[in-house]
Amino acid sequence: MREVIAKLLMSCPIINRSDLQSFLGLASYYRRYVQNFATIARPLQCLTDRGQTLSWCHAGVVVVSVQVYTVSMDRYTVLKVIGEGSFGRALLVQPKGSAGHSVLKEIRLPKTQCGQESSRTEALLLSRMKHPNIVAYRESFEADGHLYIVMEYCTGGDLLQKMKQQKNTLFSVEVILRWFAQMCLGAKHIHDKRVLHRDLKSKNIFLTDNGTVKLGDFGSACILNSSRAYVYSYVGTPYYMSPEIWDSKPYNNKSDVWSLGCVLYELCTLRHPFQATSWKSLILKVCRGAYPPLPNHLPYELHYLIKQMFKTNPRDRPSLHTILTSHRVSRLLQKHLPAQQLQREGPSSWRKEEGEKVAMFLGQKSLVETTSTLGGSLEAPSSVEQEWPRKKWAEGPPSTVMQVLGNAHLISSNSTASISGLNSNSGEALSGPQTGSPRRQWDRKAPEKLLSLLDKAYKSMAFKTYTVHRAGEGPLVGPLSQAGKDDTDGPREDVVDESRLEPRSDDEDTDFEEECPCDWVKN
Ligand SMILES: Nc1ncnc2c1ncn2[C@@H]1O[C@H](COP(=O)(O)OP(=O)(O)OP(=O)(O)O)[C@@H](O)[C@H]1O
Repeated sequence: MREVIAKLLMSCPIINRSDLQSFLGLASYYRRYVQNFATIARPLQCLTDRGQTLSWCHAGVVVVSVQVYTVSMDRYTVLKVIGEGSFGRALLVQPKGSAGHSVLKEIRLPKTQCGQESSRTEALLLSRMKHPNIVAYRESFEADGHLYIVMEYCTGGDLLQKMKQQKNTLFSVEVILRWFAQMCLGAKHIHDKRVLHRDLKSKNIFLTDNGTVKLGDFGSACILNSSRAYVYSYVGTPYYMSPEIWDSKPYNNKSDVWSLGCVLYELCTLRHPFQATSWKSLILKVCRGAYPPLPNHLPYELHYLIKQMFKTNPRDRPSLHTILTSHRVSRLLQKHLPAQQLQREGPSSWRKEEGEKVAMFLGQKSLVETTSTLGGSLEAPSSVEQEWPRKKWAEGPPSTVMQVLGNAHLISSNSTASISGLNSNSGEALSGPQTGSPRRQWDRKAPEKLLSLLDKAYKSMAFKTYTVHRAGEGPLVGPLSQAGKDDTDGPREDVVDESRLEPRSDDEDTDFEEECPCDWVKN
């Protein structure tokens, strides 16, 4: 009989919480036949990868071993509320009987199963990210209709706060490079796991007391092979959104690169790269990649990098892998990485051939790691090309939003750019203007596509993730703006020698990237 029970228990696949509950029910029922059955002290809350091990033994041999974690809020002392987001609250807590502090995110679970699953994704993804430059996951549990995610507390606060504290004193180049290098490492780790963060911004990047930079807030992140994530989801913060998102095109790791470009620009200038007097103007600027130049004192490599990160065609943007290993800025970045991370990421004396070798090595290693550490839907396919063929981007500037904007009288601004209009009956975009043709009369109907995009953005403004402050008809200003002081439309007078930014073709990065297994596109 014991053998039968042991076999029965062993054959139970434990995939999720309800499987575990069935398993435990079964095990409890047959417990008299099984030795050393450890009873569960508290109601089962959640399974995690750290926790109490329950073992079922037979003839002194462990037959079945499962890890069960039983946690609840009473394991923590709440010290204070750090902030409130759209999801719920972030609390500073102290685990009882321990000296350290943690952040506990309390997320209201939606009523629908689908909504709940999507809330749980944040915990799941964070738990899979183990990297010095990503906020460390501790555990998660559910109680009273809430999901609780416990994570590392970053005592230095977020980068946005840090930038505000600077007043008008710019960060030194050293600091910018040190922080940015770490951001790239963290984001590259995320991409290697085939996950997109989708809400990289200075408010979601944290500092520890020893100056380590950590990416956090995976509330908008998605797994690349989740089919629904790409077609209809427009997430992020408008100031950091890439042209392809505004242009309703599929987006990928390069959209995160754009957002990181915005953060880098902010670090360099303490200003947002794209500011405008209206939605229309903001989107046009983003879609044209038009930003005020960086201050002259910054190294040429940073000018060049920003220019590349703000390429409107994602194909032309370097991947994080490229930025870290074979871009012109790589050597500077590597010089500013902490010693132990430098060892992990590659040699400090950079040469193109070495960069390529390192890139290949890192790429292969990433795939191995991904395959071996992740299970289920996070598992990477053995061949990237086979599973997700590279999507070809059309040449030229993004069109959809530009076309629709031509009709965007409702979202008026003093910008005169009009590229195309809408078919008054169908609402579909027409082809672009003919050269020399008289000024077109645009349909006065609202541009449905854009307005539906903006409608989402407006709704999302209720969410803190969409941090666009739009006071009446005033300019669109972000959290770094100072009332009345920002030049929202025109470039500043700082001029950098533009010719220096074009000495070599971008193909160098792009070609290199073709070989890189972490560059992928998904519809
Ligand atoms: N791990 C952390 N360490 C230190 N502070 C944190 C940490 N996580 C969040 N915070 C702080 O807690 C506050 C709430 O953050 P959270 O990301 O939970 O919501 P939010 O970003 O304000 O809102 P939303 O997610 O809706 O955009 C913010 O001020 C943030 O700086």
